Amino acid sequence: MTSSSLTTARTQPATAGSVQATDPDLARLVVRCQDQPGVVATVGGFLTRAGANIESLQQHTTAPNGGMFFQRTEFRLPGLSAAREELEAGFASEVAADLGMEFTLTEAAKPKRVAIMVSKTDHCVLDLLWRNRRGELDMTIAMVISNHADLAADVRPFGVPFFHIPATRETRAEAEERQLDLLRDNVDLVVLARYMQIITPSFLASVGAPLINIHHSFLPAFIGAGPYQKAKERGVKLVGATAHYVTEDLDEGPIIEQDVVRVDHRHQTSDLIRLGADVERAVLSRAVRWHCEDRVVRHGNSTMVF
Ligand SMILES: Nc1nc2c(c(=O)[nH]1)N[C@@H](CN(C=O)c1ccc(C(=O)N[C@@H](CCC(=O)O)C(=O)O)cc1)CN2
Repeated sequence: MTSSSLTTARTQPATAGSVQATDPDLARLVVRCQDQPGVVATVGGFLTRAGANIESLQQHTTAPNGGMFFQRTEFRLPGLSAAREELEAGFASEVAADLGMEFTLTEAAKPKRVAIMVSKTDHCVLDLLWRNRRGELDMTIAMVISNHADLAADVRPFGVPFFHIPATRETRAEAEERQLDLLRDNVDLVVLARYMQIITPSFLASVGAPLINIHHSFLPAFIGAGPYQKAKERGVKLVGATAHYVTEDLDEGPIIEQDVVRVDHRHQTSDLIRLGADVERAVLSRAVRWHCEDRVVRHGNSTMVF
């Protein structure tokens, strides 16, 4: 495995203070292709000829010979918005076509539109709303959708629309249709902030955006409902949380971020829930922030966070 980074070496991606949502000239280019000599030079040369200045670059190759090459580049281009269409078309024809490359080009000044889905538990959704209001998260929260009415009075003071769409195992199909009416072609990301309903394959195929879930255990331990009870019964010494992309396979999607906290025999299940909640909030907000900054790249059933 080989990786390199031209920015300051750090154990985690950029800090919370690096939100750049207002910078109109900053762009992010994420590429993937078969590894081959000259990719870094070719991408860098194209950007330089376009008048861009590369400010940070991280790349990773999955294997020494014949692996996949991944790179995330942040660059500054004066007049980016006006030049964006021509830049993207030029990169596609002059670089991507020759290298068999897939790429995404995004503008830091255009924050992602995010919908949050929640059931009754409030700490994750309120944490995201609070961090977003403070400017810690580079995103626009377009709405909150819940299958219960409990949190309406907590969400609306943030100025975010709250939609109550009852959903149970029995009413899932109808509920998902109503959810999709709100979400389809309207958001860039859906966050399941302790949304306690299983999402159907049909919904995942129709929604047109990735979903991030916060699971309240250190996966792969304790998949499914009631992980803290299961943890207490198992006598664990750590409880944790996992943020992952949502797939048809329950709680088995690509992991974005995880963390843990120590516990012991003196803690009851209620203590595990209380201690775990702080971990859930921190893990979910990091995963959402990194996704919104185009730092998370999926490869198979895992991720790279640049
Ligand atoms: N397709 C997917 N759907 C969901 C995922 C996922 O990874 N893939 N993650 C879950 C979140 N979750 C744990 O983090 C979870 C939520 C709910 C259940 C569950 O068994 N729910 C029951 C209903 C329970 C109730 O009504 O109180 C059900 O949906 O039948 C398991 C895991 C979110 N969805």
